[in-house]
Amino acid sequence: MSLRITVLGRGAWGGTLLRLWERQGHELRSWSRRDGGDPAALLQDCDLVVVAVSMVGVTPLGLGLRGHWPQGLPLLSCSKGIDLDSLCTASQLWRRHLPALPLAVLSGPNLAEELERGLPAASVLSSDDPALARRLQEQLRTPHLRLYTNADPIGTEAAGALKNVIALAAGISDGLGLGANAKASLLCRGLAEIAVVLQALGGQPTTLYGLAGLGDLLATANSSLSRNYRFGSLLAEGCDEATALARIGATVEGPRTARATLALAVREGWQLPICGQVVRLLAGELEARQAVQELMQRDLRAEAAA
Ligand SMILES: NC(=O)C1=CN([C@@H]2O[C@H](COP(=O)(O)OP(=O)(O)OC[C@H]3O[C@@H](n4cnc5c(N)ncnc54)[C@H](OP(=O)(O)O)[C@@H]3O)[C@@H](O)[C@H]2O)C=CC1
Ligand SMILES: O=C(CO)COP(=O)(O)O
Repeated sequence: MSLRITVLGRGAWGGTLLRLWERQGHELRSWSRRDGGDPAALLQDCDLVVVAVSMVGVTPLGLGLRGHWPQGLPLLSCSKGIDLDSLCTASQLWRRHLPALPLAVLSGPNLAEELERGLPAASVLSSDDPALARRLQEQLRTPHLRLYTNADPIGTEAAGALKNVIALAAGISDGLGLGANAKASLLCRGLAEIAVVLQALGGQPTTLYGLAGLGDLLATANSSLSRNYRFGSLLAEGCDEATALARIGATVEGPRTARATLALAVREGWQLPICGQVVRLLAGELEARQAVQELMQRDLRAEAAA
């Protein structure tokens, strides 16, 4: 069945999804900030709104759409991160602006450039409403994008947000030439930190080892197509945050998510050593090699602890 889909945010990810679903015979309309104009005008006569703006764009968009949302129109949120002002995920922000919204989240190992080239990938459609997740799974799958469902949007978002911080750290590790042992250790300990956040926010442990968790971590931490990974390699070369961001010239969610997660960790009493070192490195408090050395010299502990 052909859907009338409105995509809000036509960056790398929104643009790729738009072309993917257009090729499937769906009817697509889109808005991006650079277009100007009023995105609320695109909410009428449509079956689904897909939001693919970066995290900083969610609140302004939510404020603009409040009061204009047609009852029952579902929103599919594709933004990955934790907002630095509110310390919320994208779906938590959408719920604040539009409380009665039918809401789903799309997340998984989905580097836009690979999908653009027609390479196969899988992803998770997550919603508290299982019927909505199943319906979108059926309607939005493509021959190259296989969709699974889960009923854990907060866990799915926590995993998708935190993998960017660990992928950034993986870029630092590879940039410093620390080798395969260090990288594997970093990813395992990073996964333990993602687990702390995911479980504290009420997510399910199975999500951690699924596509949105381990799956996206592996893709992002091992590919130079990832902006977060490349950002980390630039930090390892000695670039500061502003220079690295300017060199990449596109959204890099890891730095703001690292700061937001650390703020949550301080508030909630979580131990997140890798995330903490990333934030200190971003603040220019230490150099990359020193950050690694300090992680290696932490007090010894059981593997089950973060
Ligand atoms: N690229 C990828 O492979 C994937 C990305 N994602 C996630 O999707 C989100 C978008 O990433 P991506 O498309 O790659 O990034 P891009 O940098 O390519 O595009 C960012 C998008 O966000 C919009 N935007 C930024 N700030 C605002 C704002 N204040 N108000 C409204 N819109 C804003 C931009 O609008 P404009 O350019 O018109 O100004 C643009 O549409 C991120 O959260 C990312 O983690 C998820 C899966 C895969
Ligand atoms: O989320 C992504 C792939 O799943 C995109 O990662 P980057 O934002 O690091 O490019």
